Amino acid sequence: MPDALTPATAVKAFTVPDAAVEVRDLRKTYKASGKAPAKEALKGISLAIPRGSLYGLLGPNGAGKSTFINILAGLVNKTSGTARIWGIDIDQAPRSARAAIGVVPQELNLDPFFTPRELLDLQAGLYGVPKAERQTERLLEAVGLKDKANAYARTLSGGMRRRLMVAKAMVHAPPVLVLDEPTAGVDVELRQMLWAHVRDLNKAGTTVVLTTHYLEEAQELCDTIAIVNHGQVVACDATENLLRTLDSKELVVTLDRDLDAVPAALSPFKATLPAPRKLVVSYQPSRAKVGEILAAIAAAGLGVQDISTVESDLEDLFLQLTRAPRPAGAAPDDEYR
Ligand SMILES: Nc1ncnc2c1ncn2[C@@H]1O[C@H](COP(=O)(O)OP(=O)(O)OP(=O)(O)O)[C@@H](O)[C@H]1O
Repeated sequence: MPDALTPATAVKAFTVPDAAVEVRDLRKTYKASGKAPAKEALKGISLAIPRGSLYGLLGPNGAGKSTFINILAGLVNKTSGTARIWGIDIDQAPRSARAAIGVVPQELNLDPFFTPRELLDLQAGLYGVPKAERQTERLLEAVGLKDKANAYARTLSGGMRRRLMVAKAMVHAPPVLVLDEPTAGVDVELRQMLWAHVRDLNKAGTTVVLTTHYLEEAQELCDTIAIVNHGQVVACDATENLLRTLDSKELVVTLDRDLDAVPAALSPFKATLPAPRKLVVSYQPSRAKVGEILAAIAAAGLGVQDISTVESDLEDLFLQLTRAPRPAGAAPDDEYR
């Protein structure tokens, strides 16, 4: 069957898959060129990105995230392995697979002399979306650019440009949207706006995959997270499960008097005294109960003035997983952030 590019039919033709994206043993080795040796950027990645999820791809600089995305987008040829987007094999039906995915690249590469309306129309034309099926006005509205529809792209702010890029990636109504570092270099207020927009897209049924260096972003936004390091998946689970695996909490207690040492009654726990009246007890919620710690404090004859707990966050897990020694053969340019 010829792989004709008609996005709507291409996507509708397939029954709805459980996995929006499924890759098996995906490998990519960039060939040596000049003095640069060959680089094995992906070393057998297998992932199933559930349909409807908001999926985070996290990893330090050089981990292989862009390579992974670019293979899905049809911009980089894989060395081996299989990849299916919305159930469509990228080797068997590359154009249909591409029609099922929209990619928002990191760089804001917009033609400065086109208006948002023109850019969206042009993009729809490139994807072969018939005029009657184009959603230009709805998309402009969705990304809050209706009143800028006829302004030159060069006059748009950075945030507006990024939103326009999202609209551009959505012109062919792909069920899967990939955002490469959507909030890199974006201020806090705008980041919140973009997050809200991504959440809305996801609620409306789009499977969203995003790469980010902001762990906070992944933790806030994503229901599932895969952590990639040195071209391999080192962790992949529902965000709350990943956080649970940390199983580490701190109890911060303000005492009613000064101490000069951690009381002996607390010896079964890992306790420190960062200030004379401040006791910090680290514990594993699955093993120790806060009540036991408080009982030990009372047994030491101490009164409690205030109490709070601090939970480990994704940052701890990320550092734990990516700080492992560099595997043999890894290039020294794979720096950690
Ligand atoms: N075209 C290329 N030719 C040779 N090596 C490449 C090429 N593109 C990427 N690499 C190498 O492959 C590895 C993975 O790069 P990739 O860009 O996929 O990582 P990344 O996780 O996206 O990093 P970043 O967070 O910096 O975008 C790196 O060591 C990189 O230097």
